Amino acid sequence: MPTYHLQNLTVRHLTAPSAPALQAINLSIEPGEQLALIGPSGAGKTTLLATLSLSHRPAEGSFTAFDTDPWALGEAARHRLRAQLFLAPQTPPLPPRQRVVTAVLAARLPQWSAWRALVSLFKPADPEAAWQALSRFNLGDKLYSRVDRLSGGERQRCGLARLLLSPAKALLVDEPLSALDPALSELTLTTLREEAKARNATLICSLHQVELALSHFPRIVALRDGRIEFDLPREQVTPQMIAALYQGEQPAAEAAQPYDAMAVKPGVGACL
Ligand SMILES: Nc1ncnc2c1ncn2[C@@H]1O[C@H](COP(=O)(O)OP(=O)(O)OP(=O)(O)O)[C@@H](O)[C@H]1O
Repeated sequence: MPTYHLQNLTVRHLTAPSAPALQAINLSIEPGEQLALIGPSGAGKTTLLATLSLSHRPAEGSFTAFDTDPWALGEAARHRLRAQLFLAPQTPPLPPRQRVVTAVLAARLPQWSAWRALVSLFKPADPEAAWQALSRFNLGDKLYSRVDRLSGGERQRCGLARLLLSPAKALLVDEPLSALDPALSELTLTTLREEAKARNATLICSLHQVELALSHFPRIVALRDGRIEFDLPREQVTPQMIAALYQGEQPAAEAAQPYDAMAVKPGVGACL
């Protein structure tokens, strides 16, 4: 049973219905797969992640998550299905006045009774679990800080710590490195991959850093103008493909050989 199966999918934003944000998308993703979404700004990466997290209803085509058409379900059943998916947006919507511990533990809200959730607002239910999740992103010392005292990168990692506490089987991560330095970028991708592997969850991560995408992810899905430009194992991705993908956006890549992913030196912020 694939985690996702998309056939000929079109997605439109309500505010721009005449220009589809995604068109003719065909994608099948198996449990435990780890893939990177790449492509220039406006290519449709965020829209695809939002569609996979059931935030956007496709306009055309077929879409299943865990072998189920979510949009054929009632609201309550779709909500239960959503609990198996976790979207970490680029800017996590964390309440500014909340303590980090409370914000991180909010990932467990769907599993808790209303009473337990309410009590946890005043006395965090499991601070040890929150601390462990934060520590994996080098953020254990911020457990009791207020969210609005965190830097952009700390806030981003706080959002990812939530992901570690959610029970989701599909981890959807939108540009997790935009506010991180090179060492933290490596740590973040390694942690996400280890977590996905440990729970056999599917990991789908959009990245602007092509080199990091190639060095960390076995499958690369490239989007441009709302369409899939290529969907390949990283060993088959060539610099020419990357240059064509970013044509008009980025300087062309020089080398002519396919990437040897293991030889690629990670470089943050360095889109090819
Ligand atoms: N809320 C919205 N309303 C209307 N159009 C939107 C909306 N959000 C995105 N779009 C459009 O949909 C297309 C895809 O945008 P999307 O944000 O998915 O791209 P992206 O690849 O994630 O870009 P970036 O790398 O800059 O984050 C773009 O043409 C964008 O202008």
